[in-house]
Amino acid sequence: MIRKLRTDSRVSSLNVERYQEAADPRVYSIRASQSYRTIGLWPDKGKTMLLLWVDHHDEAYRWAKKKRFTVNPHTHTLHMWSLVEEKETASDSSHSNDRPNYGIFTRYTDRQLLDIGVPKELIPIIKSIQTPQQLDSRKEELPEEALEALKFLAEDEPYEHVYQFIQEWRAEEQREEVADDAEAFERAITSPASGRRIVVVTSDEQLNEILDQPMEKWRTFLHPSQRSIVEGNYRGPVRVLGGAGTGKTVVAMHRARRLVREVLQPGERLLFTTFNVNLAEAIRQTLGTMCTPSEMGRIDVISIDRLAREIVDRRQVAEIEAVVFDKGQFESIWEEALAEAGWPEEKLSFVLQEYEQVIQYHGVESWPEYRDLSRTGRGSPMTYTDRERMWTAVQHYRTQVRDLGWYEFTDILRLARKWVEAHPGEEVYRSAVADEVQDFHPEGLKLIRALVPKRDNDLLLCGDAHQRIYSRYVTLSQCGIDIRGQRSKRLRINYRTTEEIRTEAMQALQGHDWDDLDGGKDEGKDISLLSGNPPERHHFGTEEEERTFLVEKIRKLTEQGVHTGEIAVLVRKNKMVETIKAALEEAEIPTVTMTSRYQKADEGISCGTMHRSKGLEFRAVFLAGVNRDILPPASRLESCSDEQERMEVEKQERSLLYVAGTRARDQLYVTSHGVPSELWPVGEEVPAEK
Ligand SMILES: Nc1ncnc2c1ncn2[C@@H]1O[C@H](COP(=O)(O)OP(=O)(O)OP(=O)(O)O)[C@@H](O)[C@H]1O
Repeated sequence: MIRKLRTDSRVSSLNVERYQEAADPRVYSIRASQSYRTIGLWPDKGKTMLLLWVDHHDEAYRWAKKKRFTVNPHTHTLHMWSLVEEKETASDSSHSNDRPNYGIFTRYTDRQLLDIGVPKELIPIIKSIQTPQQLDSRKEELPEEALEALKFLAEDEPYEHVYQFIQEWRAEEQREEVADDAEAFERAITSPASGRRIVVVTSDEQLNEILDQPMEKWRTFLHPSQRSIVEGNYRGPVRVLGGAGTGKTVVAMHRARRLVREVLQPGERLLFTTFNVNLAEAIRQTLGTMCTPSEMGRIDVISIDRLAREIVDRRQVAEIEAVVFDKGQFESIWEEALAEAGWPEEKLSFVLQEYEQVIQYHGVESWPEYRDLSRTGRGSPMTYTDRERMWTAVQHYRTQVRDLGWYEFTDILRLARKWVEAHPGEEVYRSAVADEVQDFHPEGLKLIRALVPKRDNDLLLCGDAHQRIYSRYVTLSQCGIDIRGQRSKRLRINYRTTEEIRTEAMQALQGHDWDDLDGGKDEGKDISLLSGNPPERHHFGTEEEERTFLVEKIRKLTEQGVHTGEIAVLVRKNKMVETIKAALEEAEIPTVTMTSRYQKADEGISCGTMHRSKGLEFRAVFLAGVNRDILPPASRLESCSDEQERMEVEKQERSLLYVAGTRARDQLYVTSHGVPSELWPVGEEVPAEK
């Protein structure tokens, strides 16, 4: 149909005709098949027809009838909205008070509302809205741009911030006067901001390329705030912050493709790195659908630890017998080290923390470095003698593990980084894109910096401190990554999770500050335009009752048509994964364990730890075992040496719940037994069905 239309819109089989009953006289109907109609918008004298909707005959006409299309003179974008009666909102008696009709947007002037994209005709309705819920009930009637801005205002975001957010990506748009409706329309649909939902097809090749793409690509039109990051040219590193589901990975992938297409010179390569192996694999697969094989051939998609290991092996930097994941394996060596330093065994937890969070964090390799290092921010102060003892212990430990050929990942990152620094030009990328940066070790970031020489469009780093689930604070500037002014970006629209889930997951984070990965604060708020059911909270007396509920609920979901591959059960501890899997399998519900090699499959309930859920998404998510002694784990709290450490543990566990909860697209269930954890907001408890 599109091809025919592009050739000749008068072809009789298409039956292109004005839809007389439409509120907008420029609305046309086009015959897509016997029973399907396409709705198009075509201004008089216009060169371009905009195809808007395809549906069954009657539904298509119903959809089109009340729709209005205007070019907002202030934002220069094409807006689609519906004019509906004012009465429903204005007369909502449940919110009547002494000041009838005092709405949440009354304090803004008409001009301010126009400037954020509200159509003139809708201003009275907007001003009569009294609650965020009423705004939600109007969302189908508003242009998306205006809805986003109003949702931020409804969250008490200052007007200037909201305006600024819109303005940032609007700056490049044309603002000259236009001759007529057709010209205004033509400009609006080709304006960068319209690119979030309109593709202007100008050649058959382009059309073929679009039609060849998988369906999910049709759903991802970059938001202008995302697109401006993808297409921007920067004189140095760019940092992209954004809460869960705001499209950081999407932006990172589009940026990688654009750099390969437009910035890399022949022979140059791009590094795309992320936190772990399964995330890297998922990104490689998606990028593979976006890029040609030859473009993919120029991108190395690899987790940061694996990258370091490959460099160390390829360059024969060290003989590695084993990489040690479980710090418990080192415990006996540390006990000997403590004895060597003349410290009692009770000091073990402190020494381990000091090693991890001070010595390894700062890459300390000699006594003078350690002696002179500032420990600001670490809870317990240390005397000079304590430092000497600590260093004695460290030396013992390091000698022992080196003799065995054992390395921690941090050591491997450092070895790789030092080799790259010592051999300039031998391991080089033109650019690097990194995702999940909040959990990178500083040594990983220094390695990236060492691999990519400083120049324009060199680094793009995406991350979110709210989602930091390993105790690694990063300050990009301390890793040689210098972010300035316009090169710091924040995404604010959540595309994954409903507003109900997002809000509740955010409550799990309350009471803590969140950093911007560079020593400052991240105070940005997000919104979601999606709405749905609130998360359900179910509490049980015993673990068995909780499991029975999970099995029954999952069975019901699958009976309602939710594919098993779209459901995940996430827990805090590995042990619980096994018991839940066993219960599901006993009920003949297929499962998949989320191991380090896990990739989302079509079949099988994904069962795994909350840590493994990083970066993933599912239609329905169960957070199980959200009990007081599990979140935070009693053992973690007990091993803390001071109050500050306890606070840090709690903060991390809250982040873990935030990460796990925001994996849910449509529905989230939070279950517990015994005593429920206080970290997840109480919400409304739903009694278990008998
Ligand atoms: N402009 C867009 N239009 C439609 N969908 C989008 C858009 N941007 C992102 N998405 C979708 O939103 C979801 C979340 O995106 P993505 O994984 O990139 O977010 P994220 O910020 O990396 O999330 P997290 O930090 O939680 O891992 C994905 O399903 C993605 O396809």
